[in-house]
Amino acid sequence: MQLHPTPLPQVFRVESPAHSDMRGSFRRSWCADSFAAAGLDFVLRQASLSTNPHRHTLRGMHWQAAPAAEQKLVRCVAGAVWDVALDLRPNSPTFRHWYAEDLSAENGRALFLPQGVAHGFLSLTADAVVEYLIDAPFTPEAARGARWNDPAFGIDWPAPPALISDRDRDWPDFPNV
Ligand SMILES: Cc1cn([C@H]2C[C@H](O)[C@@H](COP(=O)(O)OP(=O)(O)O[C@H]3O[C@H](C)C(=O)[C@H](O)[C@H]3O)O2)c(=O)[nH]c1=O
Repeated sequence: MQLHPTPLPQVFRVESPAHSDMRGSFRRSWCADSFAAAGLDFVLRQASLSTNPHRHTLRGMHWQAAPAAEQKLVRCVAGAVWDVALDLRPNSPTFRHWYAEDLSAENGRALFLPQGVAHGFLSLTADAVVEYLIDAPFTPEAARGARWNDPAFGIDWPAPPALISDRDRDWPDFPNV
């Protein structure tokens, strides 16, 4: 696996080549050695799948508050999503900046998000499935969110959501600190 820096410190685009033959393909989806070589301390605690039957489903922007903060490796294992990392680390030089990548089953690309970086995605196809590898147990009371169209961030989504939860639609404006 190759970890490539992005404009957001410690957010990495993760590429893993597919080995294809007439049967199909084989592609690494996790490699402790690659992450250790990049200086990342990432110990898997939970893995989850998010299924999204409808195109233009939007989930996010979500993060877990300390001490339940998460690092997560996100990949699309069916269909395609427009995946967004949003830097909410107050001391980061890119505080409130966002970065997006097209993740798809076809390109096998993943995004690594450190603690303090919110995550969200817009599905670009029907039946998009997103896989999460996360280094913390799920703590419901630590769940936090910000609105996808909050002017504090100016996330340039490829399309508005056709489907979004009430909770995600109604997150308050991000504090103007
Ligand atoms: C996140 C999570 C949820 N759940 C349960 C709680 C609810 O009963 C149900 C759906 O949860 P929620 O509506 O929070 O799911 P999403 O809106 O897809 O949330 C996720 O989507 C954004 C984009 C993320 O990056 C996070 O991983 C996560 O916040 O699954 C669990 O049991 N474990 C979990 O780790």
